[in-house]
Amino acid sequence: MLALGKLLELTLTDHEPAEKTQVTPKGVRLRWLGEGALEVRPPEHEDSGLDLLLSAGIHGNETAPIELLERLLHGVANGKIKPRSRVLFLFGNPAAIRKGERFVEQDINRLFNGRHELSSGFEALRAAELEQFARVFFSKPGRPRLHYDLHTAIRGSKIEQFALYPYKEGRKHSRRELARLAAAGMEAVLLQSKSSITFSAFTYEQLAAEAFTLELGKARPFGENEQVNLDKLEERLIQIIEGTEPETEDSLEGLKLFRVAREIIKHSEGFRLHLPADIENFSELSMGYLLAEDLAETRWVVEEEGARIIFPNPKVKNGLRAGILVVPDSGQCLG
Ligand SMILES: O=C(O)CCC(=O)N[C@@H](CCC(=O)O)C(=O)O
Ligand SMILES: [Zn+2]
Repeated sequence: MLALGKLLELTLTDHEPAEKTQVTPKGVRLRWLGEGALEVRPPEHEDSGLDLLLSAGIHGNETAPIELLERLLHGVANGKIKPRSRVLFLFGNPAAIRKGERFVEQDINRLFNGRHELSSGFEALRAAELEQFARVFFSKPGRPRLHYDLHTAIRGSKIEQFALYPYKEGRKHSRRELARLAAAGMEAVLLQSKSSITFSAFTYEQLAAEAFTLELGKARPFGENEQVNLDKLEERLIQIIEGTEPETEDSLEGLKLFRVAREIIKHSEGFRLHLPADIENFSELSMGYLLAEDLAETRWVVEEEGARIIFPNPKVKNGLRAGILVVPDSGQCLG
């Protein structure tokens, strides 16, 4: 196997490879671009025209997706996977991955779309660097752009694997991409209804990629991910990389659709979330339920029929989202 296939090992040991570019016997070019960043380029005559960005480890303790990218990279580097797409592999927050923690100083997934400019510290610098890797990678005109940012969640979930689809004014969510996600094993998609500061929101809003955050199960340390079954996603990603993906029908049969009704924002240290600590994502909340309180008599009361809670977390920094309220969506607005 080509040494650059060991991107995870290089990243975990904070090593810069002596040889930055390597080519497989079949002419696939691997290029190390910087810490945790590797570009894969197929031979020109085999290029399918797709540019695919796969990122994981934006949160350092979310190891199942990191292990998945490592398997894909090994496959490319030992010739078992035969790429026909350009692929950029990114491990998002190497310092946090080395510590096995969600972040070191601050959540990198709240620093995109310009937010890093208002902040300092290495996570802000890393967010700017990740934006730049993505900007350069997605700079070739006329090629479809696809980004999957892979995560696992802090808590258990009534729906194990789901995608979050960013929002941009005037742009429709794609039915075809949703069908592709269903084929990759996603059970639900959550349609965002405003712009955001996450990595997938950046590539969607600013780089015109089809972009998604994928939630793939519960976060666990390296080597303890047997319960996270990524077989369907892995199979689909190999097909996308190799350009052998079967035509997906546009039917969304079996895929649950939700829309973000409201984000719960923590404004102060007085913020109180009235939910059991072990509540699962997608738990239903009844109308009139007092979900949270904050200073100045701010009250978050459930007003939406069929509301469910996702990512409840009262420990976030002030000004950030402490949960998302979602409601079922009919899919009428898909393009
Ligand atoms: O389990 C949790 O509370 C968070 C899991 C996670 O990291 N989710 C992402 C979602 C990103 C998005 O909204 O697209 C995050 O919170 O950054
Ligand atoms: Zn995450």
